[in-house]
Amino acid sequence: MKHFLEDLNEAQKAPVLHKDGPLMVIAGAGSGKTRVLTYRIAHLMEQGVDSFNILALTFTNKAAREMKKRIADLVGSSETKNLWMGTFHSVFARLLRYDGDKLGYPSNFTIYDTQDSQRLIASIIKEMGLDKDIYKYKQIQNRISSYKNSLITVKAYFQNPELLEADAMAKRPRLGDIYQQYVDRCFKAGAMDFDDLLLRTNELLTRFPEVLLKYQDRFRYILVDEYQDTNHSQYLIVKALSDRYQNICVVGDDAQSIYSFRGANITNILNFQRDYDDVAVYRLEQNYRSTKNIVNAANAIIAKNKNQLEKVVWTANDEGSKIKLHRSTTDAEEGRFVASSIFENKMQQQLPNSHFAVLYRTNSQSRAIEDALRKRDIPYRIYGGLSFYQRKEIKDVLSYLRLVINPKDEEALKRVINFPARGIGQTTIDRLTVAANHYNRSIFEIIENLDKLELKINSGTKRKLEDFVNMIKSFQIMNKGADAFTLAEHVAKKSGILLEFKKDGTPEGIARMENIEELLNGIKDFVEGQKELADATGDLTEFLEDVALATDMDKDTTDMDRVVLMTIHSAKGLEFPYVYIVGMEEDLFPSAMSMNTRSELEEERRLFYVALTRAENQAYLTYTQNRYRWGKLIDAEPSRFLEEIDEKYIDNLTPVDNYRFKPLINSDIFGEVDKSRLRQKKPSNGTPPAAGRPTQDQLRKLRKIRPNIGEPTSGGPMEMPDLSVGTQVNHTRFGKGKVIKLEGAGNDKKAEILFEKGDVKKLLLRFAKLEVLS
Ligand SMILES: Nc1ncnc2c1ncn2[C@@H]1O[C@H](COP(=O)(O)OP(=O)(O)OP(=O)(O)O)[C@@H](O)[C@H]1O
Ligand SMILES: [Mg+2]
Repeated sequence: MKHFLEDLNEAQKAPVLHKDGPLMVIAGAGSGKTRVLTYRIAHLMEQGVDSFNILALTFTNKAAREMKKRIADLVGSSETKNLWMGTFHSVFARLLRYDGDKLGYPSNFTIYDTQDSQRLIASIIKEMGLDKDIYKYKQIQNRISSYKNSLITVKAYFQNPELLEADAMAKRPRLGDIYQQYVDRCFKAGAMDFDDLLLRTNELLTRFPEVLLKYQDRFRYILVDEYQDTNHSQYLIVKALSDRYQNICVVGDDAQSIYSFRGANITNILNFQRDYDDVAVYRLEQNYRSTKNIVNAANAIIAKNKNQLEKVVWTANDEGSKIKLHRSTTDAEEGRFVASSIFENKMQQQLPNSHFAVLYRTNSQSRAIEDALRKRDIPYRIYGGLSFYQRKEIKDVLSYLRLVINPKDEEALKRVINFPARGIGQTTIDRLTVAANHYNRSIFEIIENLDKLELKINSGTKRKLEDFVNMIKSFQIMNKGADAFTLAEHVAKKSGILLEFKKDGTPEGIARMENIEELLNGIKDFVEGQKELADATGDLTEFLEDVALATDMDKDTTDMDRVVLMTIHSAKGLEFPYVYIVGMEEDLFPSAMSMNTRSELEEERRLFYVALTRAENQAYLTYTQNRYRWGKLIDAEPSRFLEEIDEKYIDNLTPVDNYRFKPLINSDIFGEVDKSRLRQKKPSNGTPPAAGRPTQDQLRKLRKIRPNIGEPTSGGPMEMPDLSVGTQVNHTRFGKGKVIKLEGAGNDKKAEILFEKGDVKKLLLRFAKLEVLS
């Protein structure tokens, strides 16, 4: 049998065989960085390093699981159980369960998700009597999160004149007080938010040298994938832990740094050589993932960025077909194109669904794609958006479970104290909150001691509160003997939640019940799975932690053959034979929010590089001329990124006679990106369309300069039907109907139509496929 090192090329072998001391692998997409990391761990173990001494930090927990499996295959042992592997958050949550008590946290601390944090902040803003239009809870949560990731504690905040002034200027002088309250309340509730998992780890390692020493000694070998996207807090943890043995291996690609909006700091990778002594730097150049066409096009795109490390990427793979470019008129049509293209490729090549991925810039773009896939009966799985565990009914059940583990958990308690309704009103809850703040106790403790306190709560309500507390306590007793599944099933029934949705009887209620069933199945699965692990018991604490830290990627179940829909951000590190990148339009991709500075635009370009390099065999780029955004149909122009790809890599699927692929702007001429200039730029052929009839494209561009210019109706995508109120029409998809209202004029003319099937739709006549019947 050949040795596993033979699976690697020479350049990859070097970092795998590298002895002790810091090393860094910098290389482009698909060159085997993750593979090197995996094989290095296998090699270390083969050399006799105790798996107990290895820590690997990955982008998703799923990636960690797959890596573990691969390593077990390579070294043929069950030793991988002792490897600490996972995302920063899950690894350090685990560490804090062991040692967080030194900071005053219980070992069963709750993990607040973003929704919990936001609810708590909203509640604090209300309690402080602040204007919620100025103090927007989501924004405030964002700010607090970024402070924490930069290790700016409340104290540091109040000592920083610049921050104080900035928030005062933004008319939010009380931000620091909210921050203070928020931190206190989380602490009192025995809860950590996501950012705390890193912040508190840092605090622990800084304040308690003996703890630091313990973990330095344990994690003698530390490996980090996707190092380019670590934030300051993560950087410091890695730095501290690796300081003693300096056996730190990081792999990454500066060209794929795409999380700066969440505080990721590209300088961490750029400065690695400065931070450690005698860093060995390895480069990989051969891409094993994609065709020549894709590799070359991606190289050309990223070359437009000024700020980057020099890199070579080539491939010995086939030339492959060109990147296919498709233009449509509306986003719905874009969706239909993607669905039928997937369908055709599947049929022609006999491929499973899972070979196809649709990537987009923002979650809201998925809807049109989903609609089209459903119509074609193509199964898909969507990542992102509201995750399963954030659905109302699921969070309700989970909140009961959280209370069982940690009755101080304020957010969980507020969620379910009166759900299902048991006659405990908001006023009562407000009073309890005030009392809890006053006595510096949790609401649960206040209820336990109602008799001793003089609160304005009548005896009927008091009894209800006590019943609630007693119910939770009965669950706690049960939890001592039962596994997570048995308990969760009992809780779903006894709390009345299942009955509540059953009584509801609407399709929604039924769907919610089914979701709860799904949750229970998931818990059962989890319990079975955990039983196989040496150091796990399958109890409730473990399950809740798993849920709180599950990234979208982690929720794959066995039923895998589905087309994958996700944002480009979450596609990092993955690969698919066919990739569709949709919505290649200005203001969408690059995003309108990220075009103010060169560095923002460069990050968007890196995102495009990440997207394209996910494709193994075939990439599609699609864009539309009109798109619904913020409830309005807007004109869209092709993304500047399209013109940055040399035409020789592109196969334009849109018929040539109505499409001229001309650059709107020439980014070489534009040193700095200036949106106002982009908007006013004349069509690139320079001459106004005086001679002959202007093309659609020219007209669209001109309209942007002089919004009032008319457009000949005959040139539009579709003849506009002549309608008045009462006209009977037939629509290709919705069937027969009657016009009930008309509005707008010219290109914006819309008709509201009542269809025989019962629904009313507002259609833009320029595009509506209508046949006039009477
Ligand atoms: N030496 C090799 N022989 C065969 N296949 C390889 C080799 N090296 C890498 N591969 C394959 O190439 C693909 C890309 O590898 P990998 O995911 O490790 O790259 P990466 O550098 O981590 O990419 P990304 O930057 O996108 O994270 C994988 O399918 C991997 O199995
Ligand atoms: Mg990788």
